[in-house]
Amino acid sequence: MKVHGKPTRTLWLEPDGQAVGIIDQTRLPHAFVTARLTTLDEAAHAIRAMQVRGAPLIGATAAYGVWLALRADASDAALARALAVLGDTRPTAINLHWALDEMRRLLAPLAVSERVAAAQRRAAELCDEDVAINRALGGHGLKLLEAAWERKGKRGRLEVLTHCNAGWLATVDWGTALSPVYLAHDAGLPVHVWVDETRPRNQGASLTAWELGQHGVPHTVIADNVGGHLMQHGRVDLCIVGTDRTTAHGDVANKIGTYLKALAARDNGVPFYVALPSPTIDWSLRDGVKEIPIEQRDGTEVSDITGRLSSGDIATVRVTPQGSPTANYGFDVTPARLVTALITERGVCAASEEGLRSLFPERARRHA
Ligand SMILES: CSC[C@H]1O[C@H](OP(=O)(O)O)[C@H](O)[C@@H]1O
Repeated sequence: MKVHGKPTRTLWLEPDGQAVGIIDQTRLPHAFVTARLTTLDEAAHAIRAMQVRGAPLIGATAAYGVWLALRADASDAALARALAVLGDTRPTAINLHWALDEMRRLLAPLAVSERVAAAQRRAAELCDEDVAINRALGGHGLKLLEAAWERKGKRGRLEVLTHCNAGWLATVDWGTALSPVYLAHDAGLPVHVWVDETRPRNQGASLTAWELGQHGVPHTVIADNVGGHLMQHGRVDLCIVGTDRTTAHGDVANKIGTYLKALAARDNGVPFYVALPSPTIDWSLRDGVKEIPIEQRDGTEVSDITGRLSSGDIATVRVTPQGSPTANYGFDVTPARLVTALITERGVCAASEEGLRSLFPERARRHA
């Protein structure tokens, strides 16, 4: 998408070919800062510290992280270490593990001398594939937004609620949940987005709000607990969220709080859509609540909050009593029964084994 009018991706191969450039998302929205990753450990840190985050972007960064590792040492042992270090960064987003499997399958059989060039090429391909998937997904999601606008009699605004950040900052470009929103806005549909702040990391308040603002999309940042009230009062026409891992039966792991939003949507008859690029489908799992690993992050993300002082300085302050324990679950699982439909790059389907098989028969067969 564009930043200050300039087309920009969330990560790129630096012109000197010696590093991977990223947007440091921990600095947004108060500063737009880029960083250069030159080693395996810098790539792993960027994922773990959430300088880059979002399932597709994590996968892309990991793929380039393998390249960075092999540049230093392309041996079997170095490849194995790179896959282990990167695979250990974050547990929930399946794209990380899918991308690393892709790199392992490609690189392990190659001669050591061929691995560095092959790794860089495949990482670049994965980035371009992500962009194409998200743009296609956006086109299918746009039809749902247009249908909702028709159902509303084209009066007022199309009110969309989203949770966390599944915009272009969560991917290489376009985003998943926000891809249809950008296309709708650009097509002149008067869309407005209710942006869940998304405690505790505030990806909505700091990232979704920033990127929607950059694109000129009307939006309002709300506390996470406001969504149900808005739905009760007819202020939400549909919800659309991203996912970090969706099972073969359509159970959806996403940022903590998504499940509660889906419950409120069901109780109020509000359609609840999940934008699902196919690399985020975990075909090996059936029961998401039981089987999807849920990341638990450092408690200081709950006890502390970072923002900008009136002086313009950035500061971190404590919001909980010293000594009060915290729990910081990063994700939850929305059962398929609460999902109205899945929006993929191949079309829209029911959140079910049959629905996913209808769009991805070759993938379903491979994992039958
Ligand atoms: C399109 S994936 C976006 C997904 O990733 C976010 O998690 P995190 O910011 O912790 O990487 C969140 O679950 C978003 O829905």
